[in-house]
Amino acid sequence: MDNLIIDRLVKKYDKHTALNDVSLEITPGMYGLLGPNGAGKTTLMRVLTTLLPATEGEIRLGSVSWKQADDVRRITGYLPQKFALYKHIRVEEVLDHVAVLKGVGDRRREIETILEQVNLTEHRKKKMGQLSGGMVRRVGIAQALLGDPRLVVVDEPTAGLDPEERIRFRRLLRSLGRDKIVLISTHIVEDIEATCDRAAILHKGRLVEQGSIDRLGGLATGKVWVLTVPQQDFYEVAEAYDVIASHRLGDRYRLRILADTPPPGAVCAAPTLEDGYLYAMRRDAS
Ligand SMILES: Nc1ncnc2c1ncn2[C@@H]1O[C@H](COP(=O)(O)OP(=O)(O)OP(=O)(O)O)[C@@H](O)[C@H]1O
Repeated sequence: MDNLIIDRLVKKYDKHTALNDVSLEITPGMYGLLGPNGAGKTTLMRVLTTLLPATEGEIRLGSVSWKQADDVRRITGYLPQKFALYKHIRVEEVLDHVAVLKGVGDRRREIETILEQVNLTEHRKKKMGQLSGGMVRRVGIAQALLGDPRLVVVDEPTAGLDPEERIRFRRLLRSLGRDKIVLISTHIVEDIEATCDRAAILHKGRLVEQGSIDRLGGLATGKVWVLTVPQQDFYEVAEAYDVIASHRLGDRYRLRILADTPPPGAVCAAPTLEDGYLYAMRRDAS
């Protein structure tokens, strides 16, 4: 299986540079794209799905070049951030419609297989307006999978889902990456941690870091501290240090702190992906 090669990609909107010299090699499997609002994630996804042309740079997947948009569309599936459809259309009609647009050969068989895969077979006759948020996202994934794409692009996969739906949708995403490149863009670190093997971090249009989830978490090794303080000391500590999480334990707070040197009384903690992400963002901003 080929890697997706993104080579010195630049995307400008008039004078604003939304993607600035981004180079990435993305291996098959689940790949995360992390970054705060405005980092350029949606822009990158739109360029990858040919909705926007690149200003400079090249993208290739095997013999397919992004200079030939028609070829790219044949091998890509996309679940946009706002996947809204007519409320009166049935699930199977939505899929049939997309299958026609994608030129799928045996539509009936492929739709059946995909409905099974996303666990919607029993809801196939329901109208879109009758579905929960999680089910709508599953229809979104189903339509992205039609035509057996080599690259599937998913923007903000769990936005608007309740916690249970989120967990179920993550499990579904996890099952997709066996024979495809599945690119997931989000600012929710847990989505990436739960679904991806590797990830890249974007900030202000630039690539800040990339690598395995372990490597990205490891960026914060020796920089994460846990400190338990009485309630009344909370604000003082929060002013002096970069507190990235806090949990209340009775009348005390357990604080997670990002710092190069240990705060007095703090214990060093093993970093998570979120710690590595925050560390990389702070480092990039300074
Ligand atoms: N059509 C446009 N015209 C001008 N500037 C734009 C346009 N679309 C996006 N931008 C700008 O480009 C930058 C990147 O936006 P983009 O939507 O790609 O970021 P993002 O990481 O997806 O953020 P979000 O999670 O908020 O969607 C932002 O500064 C944004 O304001």
